[in-house]
Amino acid sequence: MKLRFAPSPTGLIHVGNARQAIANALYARRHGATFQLRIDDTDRERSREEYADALRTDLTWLGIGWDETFRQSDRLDRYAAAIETLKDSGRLYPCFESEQELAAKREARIRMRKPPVYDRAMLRMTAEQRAQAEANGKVPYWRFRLSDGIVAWDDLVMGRSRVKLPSISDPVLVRADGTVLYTLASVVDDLETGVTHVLRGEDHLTNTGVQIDIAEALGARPGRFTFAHLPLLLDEAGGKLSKRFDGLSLRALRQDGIDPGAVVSYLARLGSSDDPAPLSFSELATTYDVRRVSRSAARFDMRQLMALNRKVMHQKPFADMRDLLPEGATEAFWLAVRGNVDLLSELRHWWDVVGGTIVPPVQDEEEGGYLLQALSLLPDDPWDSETWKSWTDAIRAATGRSGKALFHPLRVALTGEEKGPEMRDLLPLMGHARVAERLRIAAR
Ligand SMILES: Nc1ncnc2c1ncn2[C@@H]1O[C@H](COP(=O)(O)OP(=O)(O)OP(=O)(O)O)[C@@H](O)[C@H]1O
Repeated sequence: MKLRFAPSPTGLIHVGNARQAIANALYARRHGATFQLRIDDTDRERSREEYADALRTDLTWLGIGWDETFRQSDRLDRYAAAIETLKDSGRLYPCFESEQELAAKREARIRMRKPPVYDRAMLRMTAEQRAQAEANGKVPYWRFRLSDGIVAWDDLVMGRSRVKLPSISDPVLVRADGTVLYTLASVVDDLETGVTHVLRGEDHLTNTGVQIDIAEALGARPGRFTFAHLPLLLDEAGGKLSKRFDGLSLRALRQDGIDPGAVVSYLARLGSSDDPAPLSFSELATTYDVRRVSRSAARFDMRQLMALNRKVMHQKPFADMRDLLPEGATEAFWLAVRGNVDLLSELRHWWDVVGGTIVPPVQDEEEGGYLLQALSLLPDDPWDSETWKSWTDAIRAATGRSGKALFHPLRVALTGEEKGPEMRDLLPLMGHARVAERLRIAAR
C-alpha cells in the first residue's frame, strides 16, 4: 500500500495543501503504508526550486516525514515512453487548432446551446491534411481520446462518484513544445511507483475520471487505485486559498510562533466528525479515518487554531521546548509560563520579565508608599516557591491589605503586566536584586 502527496512547487504551501499532506501521512501511518512525496514540477514556468525547498522545510516542521521522494522533472524519459505507447495505440492524436480557433468553436457551440466540448475535428484529419499542416510549419500538440462511457468509483469521502467522459473535452497531454502535462505525468508516476491510494482535494474530481481512463489506456486494471477526495478548505470569509497569497501559508504560521503540533491536530480533524484535540501525530494516526471527513467545504478559523495552540503549549514538556526557548531559559521558567503563552513569540517577553530589564510603570503616591513598605519586608535569600506566600503574609499583617489591593500593585510593579503566570513561580526566577529594583522604580 502506498500513498503520496504531490504538491506543485509554485508558491508557499498553505493550510489547504497541508490538510492533504496530513491526511495522506496519517492514513499511511494508520495502515502501515509507504508515504511518497512527489514534487510536481512539470510546469516549468511556474515551478521554482526555492518553493520545493520551502515545502520540504514546511512539511518537516509539521513533523511529516516521507519514505521516498522524487520530482517529475527527473522522470521525463518515463513520460516520453508513455506518450509513445498512447500514440501507438491511437489514443493520443495530434492537434493544430490555435487558441483563437478553439475559442471561436466554443462560442459557436454555446450559441447552439451545445456543451462547449472539443469537437474532435483533428481526429478526422487525413494523413495528407496533417502533412500539409506540418509542411506549413505547424507543430502539433497532442490530445488524449477519452472513452465514451461513464467512469465510476467508490470514493472514500465522496461515496459513489461518476464522471461522464463525453461531457469533457479530450485533454491535451503533450504541449507543442513536447512537454508533458501533469494529467499524464501523474498517472505514469502513480502506476510505475506503485501508488495504491490517492487522497487529494475535490478540485481533482473530474481529473480522476480522466486519469482512470488514461491509466486503463496504459494497461492498468480497473479499480487499480482507491480514491478519496477531500473538500477544499476555505478561508474565514469563504474564499479560495491560493499559493499566490501567503496569509495562510505554513511559513506565516511558523513565523507567528504557532506550534506545528497544534496545526497538525487542527487540520487533521477540521471538517470531520471528530473534534480537533491536542493529540500527537501517533495518537491522531491510531484513530484516523478518512471516511469521517465531511463532504462539504470546511473553513479555516484562526481562533480555533489559536485555542488549540494554547492547549498544546500548556501540555508541552520542557524537553520538547528546549531548542525554542530564549537562551538560558530553564525548566522552571518554562513550567512557570507555559500556562500563559499562546505563541512562542510571547516567551521572549516573559523571559525579559524574569531575567531581563523591563521598566515597570510608576504607581501613584499611595501605592508607592505601599510598595516601599513591601520592599522593607522582602525576605532574605535563598528564595523558593514558598517565598511569595511568606512575603505577602508579612505584607498583609503589616498593612492590613488583602485580596486585589494586596496582590495587584505587586504584580504590576514586578512584571509590568496586569495578568500572567503565578507570582509564586515567577518570584524566585526574578531574584532578590531585580525585585527590589522594580519596587523602587514603581514607587518613585
Ligand atoms: N484550498 C484547498 N483545500 C484543500 N486542499 C487543497 C486546496 N488547494 C489545493 N489543495 C490540494 O493540495 C494538494 C496539492 O496541490 P497543488 O500543489 O496543486 O495545490 P494548489 O494550491 O491547487 O496549487 P496551484 O495553485 O499551484 O495549482 C492537492 O491535493 C490539491 O487538491
